[in-house]
Amino acid sequence: MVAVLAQRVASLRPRRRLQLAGLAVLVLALLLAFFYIRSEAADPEIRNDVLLNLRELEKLDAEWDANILRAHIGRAPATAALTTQLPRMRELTTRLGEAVTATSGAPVRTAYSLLRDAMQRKELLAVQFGRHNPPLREALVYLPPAVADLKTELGGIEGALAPARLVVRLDASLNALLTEILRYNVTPNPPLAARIDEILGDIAAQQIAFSPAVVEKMDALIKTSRVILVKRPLENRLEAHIAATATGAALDRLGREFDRAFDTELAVRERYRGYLFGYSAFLLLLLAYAGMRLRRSYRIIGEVNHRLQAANENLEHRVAERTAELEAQSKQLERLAQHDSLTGLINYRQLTRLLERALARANRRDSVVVIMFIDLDGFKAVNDTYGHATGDLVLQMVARRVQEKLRAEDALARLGGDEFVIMLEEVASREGALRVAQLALDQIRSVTEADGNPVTISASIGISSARGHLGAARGSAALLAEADKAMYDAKSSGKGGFVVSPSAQWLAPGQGGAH
Ligand SMILES: Nc1nc2c(ncn2[C@@H]2O[C@H](COP(=O)(O)OP(=O)(O)OP(=O)(O)O)[C@@H](O)[C@H]2O)c(=O)[nH]1
Repeated sequence: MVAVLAQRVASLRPRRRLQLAGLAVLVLALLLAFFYIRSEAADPEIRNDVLLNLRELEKLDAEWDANILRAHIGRAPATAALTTQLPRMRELTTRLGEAVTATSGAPVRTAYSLLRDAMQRKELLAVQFGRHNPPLREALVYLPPAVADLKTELGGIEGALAPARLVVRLDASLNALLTEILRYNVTPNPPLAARIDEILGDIAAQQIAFSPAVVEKMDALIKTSRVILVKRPLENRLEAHIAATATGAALDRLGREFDRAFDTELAVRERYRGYLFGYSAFLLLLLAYAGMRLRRSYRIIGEVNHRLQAANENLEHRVAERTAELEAQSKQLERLAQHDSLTGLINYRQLTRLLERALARANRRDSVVVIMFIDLDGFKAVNDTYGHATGDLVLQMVARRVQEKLRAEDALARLGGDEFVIMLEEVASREGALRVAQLALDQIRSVTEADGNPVTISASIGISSARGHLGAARGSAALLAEADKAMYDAKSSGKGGFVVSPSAQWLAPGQGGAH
């Protein structure tokens, strides 16, 4: 799988491969950031805040309950005490709501909404409770002394204003009312309410027998008793409903769910810390692998470079060698092209080249160029008698001996076989040229022994010459042909001598220099 992937990647274009590598690095970095963020330690401050808020809310709720209870038993300093905790409780509930949004988990949200509903219900009920409680409290506070007061007044009027029978009856009714009202206040129930209602009816029926002042007090008593009759069960019901809102239980539940959510969050972060650790190890391995690959690549590149450098140096060396070889070969070829291989003298080609230049110079200087065509006499016999090698040796000796007698600027060429040519420049006179011809002849004749064998050779020499502009205009080929012809003339007139071509040109006597 990995190998197939690597092969695919390797087959991509370099630009595409670079893009892919960038994308891979981005994904790896994003994954690292994700694990890092998810593994970050949960802020303990949030947990502390939530717990402190919950504790304060519990405390305020308990105080609220205590205030309601105090109001119920008539010890509340004022009904305002029933709502003093509310602003702070609302604030704490809102803060808990914010903590809920920061904490994940449906159970926490459910517990929070239950608490909020309970709080709202309780608040509403507490307001209603606060409305009904004061009249009830006043009635309960008012009734016993009012009964006692009326009874005292009845004692004073006994036998005077009303018949004693009626006074006794009202007194008994008042006693019964107080007893039943006190019982009703503790346990309000319909039979007791019916009984009180009956007593009140009885008291009302007796009013006609008493003075208006007493009737007024009786009315007040009846009214107060009816307030108690109505408000007492109402307040009890409200109180029961307040208790049923169970804000304490809702707070407990929310506290538990918060704890659980925080613990779960901690466990999740702990798990991600593990992932982060593993992933970091994986990244390190990846990095080490990449480093290794890079090092290997560098090593290979270094080796390839080294080899290329060595190959380059070797190539340069070989090229230099080959160039030197070629130069040497070229020089050799040039030399071969210009020289005769047996004697080392220049050949016909080179001779004509030198002759052209010499004629050009003669043209400029109005000087004389002389050509002497030499053909050995009796050379064939040497070959035939002693063999080709001896003949070669004789040719070499002739070349060397004639060359010895010439100036550096003179030229001696071998045209092939036993034919030689001497070229002289700046020849002052015909006599000078003939002296050179004679010298050459002597030198050739001086070869009398080769390879221990006696030889007898001579030469026939044809001489031609060209002077200045006119001579140069005749050209090298004509000059050579004239000399050749003169040489044949020399041969035909008996060999061993020289003949000057009739077309030879010379300087006028007195114009001459060197030869
Ligand atoms: N050893 C040797 N012999 C050569 C060479 N080139 C030509 N020859 C021989 O030289 C001889 C030249 O012949 P000829 O010029 O007729 O000989 P010759 O005896 O001088 O006769 P004439 O010129 O008529 O006086 C021939 O036998 C050729 O084979 C060479 O390079 N080396």
